[in-house]
Amino acid sequence: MRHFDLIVIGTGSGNSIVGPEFDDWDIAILEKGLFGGTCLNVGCIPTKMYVHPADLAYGAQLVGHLGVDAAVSTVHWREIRDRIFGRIDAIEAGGRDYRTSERTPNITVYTGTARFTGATTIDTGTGETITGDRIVVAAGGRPIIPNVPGLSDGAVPFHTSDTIMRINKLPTSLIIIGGGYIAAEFAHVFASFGCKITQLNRGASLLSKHDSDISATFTQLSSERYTVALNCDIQRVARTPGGGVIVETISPDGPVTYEAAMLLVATGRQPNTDVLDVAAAGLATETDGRLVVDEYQRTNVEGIFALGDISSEYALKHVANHESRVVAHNLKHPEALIASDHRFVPAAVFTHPQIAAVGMTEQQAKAAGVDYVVSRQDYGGIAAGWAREDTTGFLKLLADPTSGKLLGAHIIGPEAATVIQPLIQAMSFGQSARELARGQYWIHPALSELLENALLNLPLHAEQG
Ligand SMILES: Cc1cc2nc3c(=O)[nH]c(=O)nc-3n(C[C@H](O)[C@H](O)[C@H](O)COP(=O)(O)OP(=O)(O)OC[C@H]3O[C@@H](n4cnc5c(N)ncnc54)[C@H](O)[C@@H]3O)c2cc1C
Ligand SMILES: NC(=O)c1ccc[n+]([C@@H]2O[C@H](COP(=O)([O-])OP(=O)(O)OC[C@H]3O[C@@H](n4cnc5c(N)ncnc54)[C@H](O)[C@@H]3O)[C@@H](O)[C@H]2O)c1
Repeated sequence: MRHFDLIVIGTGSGNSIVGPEFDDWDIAILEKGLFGGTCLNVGCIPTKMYVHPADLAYGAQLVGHLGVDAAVSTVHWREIRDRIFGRIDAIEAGGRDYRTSERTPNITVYTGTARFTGATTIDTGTGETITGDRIVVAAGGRPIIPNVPGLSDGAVPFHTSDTIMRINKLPTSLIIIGGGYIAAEFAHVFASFGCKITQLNRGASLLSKHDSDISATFTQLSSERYTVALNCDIQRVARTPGGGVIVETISPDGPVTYEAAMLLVATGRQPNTDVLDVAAAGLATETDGRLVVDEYQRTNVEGIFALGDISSEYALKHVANHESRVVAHNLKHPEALIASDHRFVPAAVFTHPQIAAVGMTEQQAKAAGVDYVVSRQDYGGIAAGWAREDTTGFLKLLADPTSGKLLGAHIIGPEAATVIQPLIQAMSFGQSARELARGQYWIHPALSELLENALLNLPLHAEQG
């Protein structure tokens, strides 16, 4: 049985652990699918490469009120798809080639579905079992398929985020089940490209984990743009004779059936711990199946670390990358461990309007009994918002009224994911609202004035005001 200094399972953020400082370690990298993992191949990057042309196409439909008549005549789906995956597939192949080539002679790649057979032994899925002094579990997650007749039994063809970006032809209509990030982003892409969208969500609002004001605004705007069914219980999915799909639901008003040419299931993701048989290694899991880790990314089993979606409560690439840097350091410096920093984890939803958030929502602040004040600045109240005639976007800030430190920031509107960054920085470095607002210039008349105004409008206690 071959023995390694280090085994890494998964080539998403796990792959970036192995830099030149590990050149003198004998390392096995185990990957069952595409090199580079979810973000590169089926996640962040291709979705955002679709979102950009979608933003342009939808934007063209929205400029009439600015005095410009514009129209999108044709969306060349195949050309967009092939441009996106022409780039991504080459990066995937390059990454695999690098790890299997003579340029990384200390690395052995096993292409198979790995599973633990003991605390230090792994069946690589290639017919070979290996052992390691240290193991990093970075095997991510996969889409959850609800236990609904027609879906879970495989009777009806449907897509998940893993497959829908590679389809050959833009469907005329699409039912999306789910109300989270993936549903929001694909609804925007396909609606912008002219596809009739029906979104079916179990809960009472879309993006319900966001601040309730953001979630309510987004739910309202989406409902004006395409069909959104809320409090919707999916009963059964079936094929239509024409090759489409019907979804039978129970709504608060009774049974409703929806029909479309294609179906996308976007009802959350689950960690891959079951496939890996982590119990065989004695690894502890949370109730949702994620691996339990401490602040140093160590599992309960000596020598086994975990990172990213398989262990993190934040299924976000910037978190997985941060944790992989922590694991890389801790593997090399067991005498001087560093901890992951999860204090202020931001996230953005690249939909329309764009949404970005960091820190506490108002509902979380209330539940935690935290003393807070709120300020809200509409895009429509700053010059850059006048230029856009924006009527729906806003920033909502939560701050500690005594210290002036920011507790949370929530934006819905143009370029939210970029506009929010100074607030993330202020929270991370402990700057107060006052310091941030008045310790620097704000370019006039840029979208960042949204922040300046909201910061100055916080009803802080006198000494902070
Ligand atoms: C559609 C979509 C859009 C997203 N957009 C964003 C975004 O805009 N911004 C953002 O921050 N995050 C986004 N995310 C989330 C982000 O992609 C993930 O948080 C991130 O990729 C997780 O990285 P990871 O290294 O933990 O896991 P992954 O990248 O999933 O890597 C895990 C790897 O392990 C392999 N593997 C699994 N099981 C085994 C096994 N048994 N044996 C061998 N190999 C195995 C898998 O094949 C995979 O390659 C998106 C996710 C999706 C699905
Ligand atoms: N821009 C980004 O950063 C980005 C983009 C995409 C995905 N992601 C990550 O991937 C994760 C997974 O995304 P997701 O959208 O699949 O999950 P999610 O947890 O964000 O949302 C799942 C949604 O599906 C709904 N749902 C669950 N079961 C249902 C059912 N049976 N019928 C109807 N609705 C049902 C839930 O109410 C919820 O609205 C996200 O939490 C996020 O961390 C991030």
